[in-house]
Parts: sequence; C-alpha cells; structure tokens
Amino acid sequence: MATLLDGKATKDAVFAELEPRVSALAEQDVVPGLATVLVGDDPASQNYVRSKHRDCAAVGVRSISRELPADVSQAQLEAVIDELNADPACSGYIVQLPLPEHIDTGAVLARIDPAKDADGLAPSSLGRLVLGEPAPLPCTPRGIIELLRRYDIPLAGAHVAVVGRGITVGRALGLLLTRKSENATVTLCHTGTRDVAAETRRADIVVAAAGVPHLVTPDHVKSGAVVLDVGVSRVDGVLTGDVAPGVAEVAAYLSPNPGGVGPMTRAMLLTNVVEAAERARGQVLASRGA
Ligand SMILES: NC(=O)C1=CN([C@@H]2O[C@H](COP(=O)(O)OP(=O)(O)OC[C@H]3O[C@@H](n4cnc5c(N)ncnc54)[C@H](OP(=O)(O)O)[C@@H]3O)[C@@H](O)[C@H]2O)C=CC1
Ligand SMILES: Nc1nc(=O)c2c([nH]1)NC[C@@H]1CN(c3ccc(C(=O)N[C@@H](CCC(=O)O)C(=O)O)cc3)C=[N+]21
Ligand SMILES: [Mg+2]
Repeated sequence: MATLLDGKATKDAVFAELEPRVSALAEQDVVPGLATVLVGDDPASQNYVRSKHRDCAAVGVRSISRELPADVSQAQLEAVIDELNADPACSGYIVQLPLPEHIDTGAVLARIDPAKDADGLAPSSLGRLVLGEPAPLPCTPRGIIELLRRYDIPLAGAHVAVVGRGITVGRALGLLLTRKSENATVTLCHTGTRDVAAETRRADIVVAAAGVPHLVTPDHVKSGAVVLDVGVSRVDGVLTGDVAPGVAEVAAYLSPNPGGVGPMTRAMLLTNVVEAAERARGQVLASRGA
C-alpha cells in the first residue's frame, strides 16, 4: 500500500515555522493581515473561506472578510479591490474563484496590487513567474512542491504528468516544476490529449488536477509512482477526488483527498501573506528559483 503524503500534518509543520516569523513582525508592531473577497453564497466557497480565517487565527494573522452578493456589479467589486489595495492592515488578499458569470474575472485579478497578491494568480505575478522574476507563487502548485520536498521525493530529472491545464493548478504547476530549481520534465494533459493513461503511465509523479471524479485509475499509474490527488468534486454530496481508490495499491506515495494538497494550499496562502508583510517591512525577500 502507498505511503500517504499527509498534507494536514505538513500544514501544521509549516504553520509552526511561520509562528516565529509572525512574532518577529509583532515585535516591530506589524500584524500581517489576510483579506478574503467572497462573492455569492456557494456553500463550498464559504467553507474554504471560513477555513482560511481559522488558519489565520492559528498563526496570528489578522483576517479581514469582505462578502458581496452574487449580483454585485463589476464597479462595486472593483471598489472593494481598491479599498484593500489602500488598506495598510491588509498585507495580502484573495478573491475566491470562480466569480459569477457577469463579472470580468481577468479585470478583477489585474486590479490586485501585485504586492498584495496572496494567491499568486494576478496576471503580473504569473507573468513574472514565466520570466523567472520573484513574485508571490500560486498556492496550490507551491503546496504540491513543498509537500514533495518535505517527504524527500526528488523532482530533479523526474518525469511529472499533470492532468489538467487550469490556471490555478495545472498550468501554473508546469511553470514551477520546469524552473531550474526544480528541473522536472513535465507533460501537461488536457481534454485534447489523445491518451491520458499512456502519458501518466510513463510518469514518476502524477498530479491529478482535472476535477473529474476518479479519473485516474490503477491502469493510469506505473508501479512505485507518486500520485497527488488535487481535483475536488462532490458526488452525492461527498467530497470526491480525481484518483480512484485502487491507485493506493499501485503507487508508492499518495496524497489523499481530503487531507493532502488542500491543507497545503492553505499553508502556502498563509506563507504568502507573511512574506508580503515581511516585504512590506523591507525584510528579506525569500529568493525563488529562476
Ligand atoms: N485541493 C486544492 O487545494 C485545490 C483543488 N482545486 C481543484 O483542482 C481542480 C483543477 O482546478 P483548476 O486548475 O482551476 O482547473 P480548471 O477547473 O480550470 O480546469 C480543469 C482542467 O482539467 C482538464 N480536464 C477536464 N477533464 C479532463 C479529462 N477527462 N482528461 C484530461 N483533462 C481533463 C481540462 O481540460 P481543458 O483545458 O481541455 O478543458 C482543464 O484543463 C478542480 O477540481 C479544483 O476544484 C483547485 C484549487 C485548489
Ligand atoms: N482565488 C482562489 N484561490 C484558491 O486557492 C481557490 C479558489 N480561489 N477557489 C477554489 C479553490 C479550491 N481550494 C481549496 C483550498 C483548500 C481545500 C482544503 O483544505 N480542503 C480540505 C477538505 C475540506 C472539506 O472537507 O471540505 C482537504 O483537502 O483536506 C480545498 C480546496 C482553493 N481554491
Ligand atoms: Mg477552477
């Protein structure tokens, strides 16, 4: 049976390492603040946002909540973005995605002050990632890499097959993994891929980030491979990942869902906020690989 990559325990370890950094800021009268912008009343989104506020309390980060109705106008939402950009109590913030259909998501993300982009999903942050310049990193891909690192799973030279080219996970993960500092070789799969199973079977590491319940079955996975289950769906109300249960019998390591990449995403969000507060203090900008 596969060894489980415990994202919950690893998140707790990351939080414990953030605490002295938060204390050091407190000694300089700086309290990092994370704001969340939630539009509409989707229960899953409300749940994610609530857990981010719990995380803030655990680490000593102030949390700021902005909740807007589903029929909020583009101008009203952009006014909230402008407020957060100007608010010195807010070190960083996220706009919970997806936004309602009538909202221009790109325009909202482009309006985020790059210094306060806690998600790493603003166009300037993604552009800087492509260019190899320092910028806040997208939380889920950063969390995946951090989880592998803490289990001593090597990326250099590894072949990683990523299923899904969404901006939040797959596309951004490919950008991070192919940096010189990671040196992985990446195959990005999507709905145009002729034979997804053939691509994933060749991989040392498989990242399932399509949002299709149990898409990755045991015949998708090479014996001894590492599998990360990122996709989230609800099947009859039950949280269901992209990885079918039998994969645990083929893989050497498996990140479960829940309990794997989700908590790591939150750990990296808090890390991004603490780093934003440190930068705002003129402290060292953690160097990222080019
Ligand atoms: N656990 C966590 O922390 C997080 C989990 N998630 C989850 O991860 C998943 C991916 O999110 P996101 O990056 O936003 O991606 P999107 O939901 O935007 O896109 C999904 C991607 O999967 C691809 N895809 C869909 N079906 C198949 C298939 N049958 N075979 C191959 N590829 C397929 C799509 O291909 P195409 O481009 O061709 O349409 C698309 O590229 C979602 O389920 C999301 O809920 C997201 C963020 C955090
Ligand atoms: N701007 C933006 N940034 C995001 O990072 C973002 C987003 N929008 N929209 C939605 C997705 C999804 N996402 C998750 C975060 C944590 C868990 C998580 O911690 N899940 C728990 C389980 C939670 C449960 O039981 O419901 C776990 O995996 O153990 C899951 C999913 C972040 N997203
Ligand atoms: Mg999505």
